[in-house]
Amino acid sequence: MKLTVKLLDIANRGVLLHSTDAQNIRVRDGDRVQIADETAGISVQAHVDTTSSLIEPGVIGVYRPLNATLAASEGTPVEVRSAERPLSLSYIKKKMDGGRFTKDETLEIVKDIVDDTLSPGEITAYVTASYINGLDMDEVEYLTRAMVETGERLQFTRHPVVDKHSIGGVPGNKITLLIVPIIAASGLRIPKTSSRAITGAGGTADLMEVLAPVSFPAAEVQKMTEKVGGAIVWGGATNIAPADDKIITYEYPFRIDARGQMIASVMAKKFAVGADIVVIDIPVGRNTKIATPQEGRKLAREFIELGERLGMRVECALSYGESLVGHTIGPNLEVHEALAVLEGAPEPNSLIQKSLSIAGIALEMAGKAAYGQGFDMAADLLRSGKALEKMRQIIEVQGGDPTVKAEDIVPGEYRFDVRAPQDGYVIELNNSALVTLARLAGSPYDHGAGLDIHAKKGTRVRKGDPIFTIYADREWRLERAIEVGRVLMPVVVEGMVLERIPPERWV
Ligand SMILES: O=P(O)(O)OC[C@H]1O[C@H](OP(=O)(O)O)[C@H](O)[C@@H]1O
Ligand SMILES: Nc1ccnc(=O)[nH]1
Repeated sequence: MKLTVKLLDIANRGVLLHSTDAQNIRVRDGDRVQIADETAGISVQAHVDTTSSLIEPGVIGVYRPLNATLAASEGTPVEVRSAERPLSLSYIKKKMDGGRFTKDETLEIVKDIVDDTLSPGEITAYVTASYINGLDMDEVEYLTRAMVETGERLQFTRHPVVDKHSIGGVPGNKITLLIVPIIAASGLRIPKTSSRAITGAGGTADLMEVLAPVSFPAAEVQKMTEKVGGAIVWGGATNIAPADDKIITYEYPFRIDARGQMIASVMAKKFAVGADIVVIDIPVGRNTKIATPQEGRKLAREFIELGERLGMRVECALSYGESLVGHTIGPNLEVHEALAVLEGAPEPNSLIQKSLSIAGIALEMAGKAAYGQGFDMAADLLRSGKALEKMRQIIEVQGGDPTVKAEDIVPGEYRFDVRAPQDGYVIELNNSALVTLARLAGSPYDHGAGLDIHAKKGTRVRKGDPIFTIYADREWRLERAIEVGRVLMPVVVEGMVLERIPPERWV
């Protein structure tokens, strides 16, 4: 059917059809059409939205991103017909029914994710099917390789290239901001690509963005790493494993991280930057991604095996995930805490110990430190100020202000102290509830939003002592977090009444 192009400033790869035209073409919302500009010899596929009022019959509304390929001007006549479903959909259906993906099917799905052939709903179905039915080791390897093949790779001439990654799931995990400068200060190269928050309230990319831009093309990441030894950038902007960030986009609202996708997401980024030596941090604890050490060891074996298949040396560290790392959650609060440690603060112990242990493993694996000496070497690099100096170079090379100090990074202007309802010990600090509150307060989008936890598990508090402070950049967000916080009760003080349940008739 011939229709006339009307360009619409809508940011997805679709078209808008009048419902009568859609009926004639035999498509419905969510179906696909093939659009051909016969004079220009260009033909593209797009998803269909329909309307009975926003557009005239005979007109096709072409969204801007689609027109980057179609290149039609307003009023151009185009031929529109219904298009076949991509094969990927039948592969996804197979996974919904409990089947296995082959190598070719995986590559096809990943290509369709990267070039936006699959709609958000279809990608969500892919993630959900994999989340429920799982991927075996071969499927994870296919996915990792497909993610790398559909993007760019770094190629360093000097080796070893070191990398680290955390599977996430524990709040306040700002260790990358310490580990990368420590490793780079030792003379090794560490081109670190990170995701934004997935299940948490601030991913490393969200944190680093407080200090410097994090969106760079792959070649630039390589150049910056060659210049100063390290970089901390957002994987989603690099075209390194570009499918990864698109998948994460659809995991974020559900706060899930499908196991197969998680392993591939981490390892594709390591493989694509050309890492030889990789340390993976696996936080273990209730309300994290991995509940028990047994599960953690199994996951560690999977990471190590995948590393062997891809030619990378991988070691894993199971870390304590029952309680947040350090005292803060949310971009500015976490960056402040990490910078303060680089500047010489002796606390928080959990942050310093964890960062030095993981940096130490990497230094030993790379042969910079003898076995058992890595921790001390990392501690020297931190205490001597060399790691701070290196962090300043990294900030500068990424375009940030290298003179920035911890005290410059302040939390949001709206705050509320949550106080102990009675004397006692803090016996529960629920990770998941803390993340919910930090997100409600605006984190990670509002950089000033988040939580500062004053009394971690085991701390003795007196009635009225502040247990944690909620910060927000916007007042209504603070109010929402306070309201939900009253119900969620992320912190329990020994002896507290958890819930009052009246008889039905009084409710
Ligand atoms: O939001 P959740 O799922 O907790 O964790 C996601 C975070 O974990 C990883 O951290 P890193 O890059 O190794 O520092 C990711 O890159 C991301 O920043
Ligand atoms: N799924 C993921 C978990 C942690 N980090 C990532 O980059 N990806």
